[in-house]
Amino acid sequence: MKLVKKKASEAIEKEKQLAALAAVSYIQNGQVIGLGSGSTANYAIREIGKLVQNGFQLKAIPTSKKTQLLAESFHIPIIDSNSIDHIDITIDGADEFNDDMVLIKGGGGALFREKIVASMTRKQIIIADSSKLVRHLGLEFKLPIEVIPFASNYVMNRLHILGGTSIIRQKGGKAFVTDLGNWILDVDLGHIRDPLSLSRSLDEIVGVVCHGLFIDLADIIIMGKGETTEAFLRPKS
Ligand SMILES: O=C(CO)[C@H](O)[C@H](O)COP(=O)(O)O
Repeated sequence: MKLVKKKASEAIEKEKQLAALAAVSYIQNGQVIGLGSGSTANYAIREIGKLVQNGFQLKAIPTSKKTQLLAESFHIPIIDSNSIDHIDITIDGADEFNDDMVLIKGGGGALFREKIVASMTRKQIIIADSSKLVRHLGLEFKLPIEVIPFASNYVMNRLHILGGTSIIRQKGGKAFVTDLGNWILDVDLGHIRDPLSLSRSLDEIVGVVCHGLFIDLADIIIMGKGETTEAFLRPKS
């Protein structure tokens, strides 16, 4: 049983690596790169570190403190997000995505900066293993919502009216605090059938800083599948 589990997790890691490698091949010398957060994005950051070592002149904007530390350990030059007008390519992970390329993000708690970086980005590449592709968004993975701590009870009540059951994410017996000093609610909303309408309702709640539904923000999703990768492209509008 243990051996089977180990093999399954090795296969997942392989898929993450393959997706990361494929995404990094889009990067060109001289570009500004957004660096995602999470274990899949970490594989990409390692590869970007190799590009820098091989002489690529890149500038990077990290989506979390953890990512910044990892990038610095690979000597990837970090710049201030306010020093540029756009990011050429961002490579980031996802917790779930569906056929319409709607994502749930925020499992690592970096969703707000991830959404800002994605919004500044011309080509957003999402990388994932094959377990992240789902038919029904929100059934397996609860929707992360970043909230101002002062408003958390109010927001939970408003989410209850929308049919959601919330828990405050914990770390070490206390509320998990994001890089920006906020809390995360993990919200069970059942199957998210209409992400756009839900997204609008969530954006209207005072105290919600950011929710983990990413709609129309992914240009390419590269999914590792076994020994190969599959790409999903956003239709041109
Ligand atoms: O949204 C995220 C962090 O806020 C991550 O991209 C997401 O949680 C995926 O992480 P992993 O690649 O470790 O599965």
